[in-house]
Amino acid sequence: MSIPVTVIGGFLGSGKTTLVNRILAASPARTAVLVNDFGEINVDFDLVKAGDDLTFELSGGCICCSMAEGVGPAIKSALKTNPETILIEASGVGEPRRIAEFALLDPALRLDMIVTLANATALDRQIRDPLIGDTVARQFDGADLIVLNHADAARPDALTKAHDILRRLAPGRRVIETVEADLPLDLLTATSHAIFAAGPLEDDTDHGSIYGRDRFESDTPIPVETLEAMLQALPQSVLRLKGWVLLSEEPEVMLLQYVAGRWSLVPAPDAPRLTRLVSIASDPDFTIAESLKTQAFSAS
Ligand SMILES: Nc1nc2c(ncn2[C@@H]2O[C@H](COP(=O)(O)OP(=O)(O)OP(=O)(O)O)[C@@H](O)[C@H]2O)c(=O)[nH]1
Repeated sequence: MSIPVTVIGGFLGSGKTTLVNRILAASPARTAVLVNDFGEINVDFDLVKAGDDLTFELSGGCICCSMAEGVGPAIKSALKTNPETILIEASGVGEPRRIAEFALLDPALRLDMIVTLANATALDRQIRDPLIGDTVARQFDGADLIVLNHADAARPDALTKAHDILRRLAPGRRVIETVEADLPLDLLTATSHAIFAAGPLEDDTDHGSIYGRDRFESDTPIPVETLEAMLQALPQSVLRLKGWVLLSEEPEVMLLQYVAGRWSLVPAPDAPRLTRLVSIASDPDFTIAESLKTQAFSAS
């Protein structure tokens, strides 16, 4: 019997991991999860709440661009664990339909659905951005369901605009507004697939050359004021920053999530006493170390 595969895509920070964890929490099925993070440190591997033996990592690249190398072997490894279903979290700069094609080609698999999330607070800006606009737009190609997430943080006019954009990019497709990707999970089964009506795929893009990726690891504690000053001063080119921060004060280790100008810090008592951060920016010269150093100097 073929194993159903759900592909979850959406731009950086749109809420893919949040949705994966929601599905895992609600579903009794034995679910293997393939996570493709953008950085050398696969933060999502630790944040996805499937057992470690059911989580498969596709780190350091973009699975939409290196299909043959990345996805195939990961799916093979996942199948060895006898899952009842497979969830694939695409990279935030990936095209979910490229991944879904694996499920269409492999007789062991059956495509259940492509779900693409959008960040209602940022979609308009992202689509108009000359560097990332095309990538964001292509993520809706072939999506069976579009989840307009971060609805709590979006102004009413931003929500209206986001719906207009989605109507234009994905006419006729179902769009559901959510907060923290909270949606009725029975929506996650498609009877027909938009991917069959999508146009031809464009040539692979080398996302590595469009985006600047950085990682930062250190065991030197960071004063919370330095961290907050750094976050406040981050340029708009920083699309995503996430990972763990070792602070000088209690609680010592915090999980940092920075998405399009907003951030959260949550105590992470079980994480190692280290700072481990990854970032992705449209400015290839952005570095986390430099950004922290600038704030540390201005504080002293
Ligand atoms: N305010 C608000 N925050 C949200 C919502 N959904 C997710 N978040 C937060 O946004 C951050 C990013 O969410 P993730 O689920 O990690 O997003 P992602 O798409 O997996 O991110 P990448 O894998 O880095 O592309 C986290 O701090 C989430 O808790 C939402 O609807 N509203």
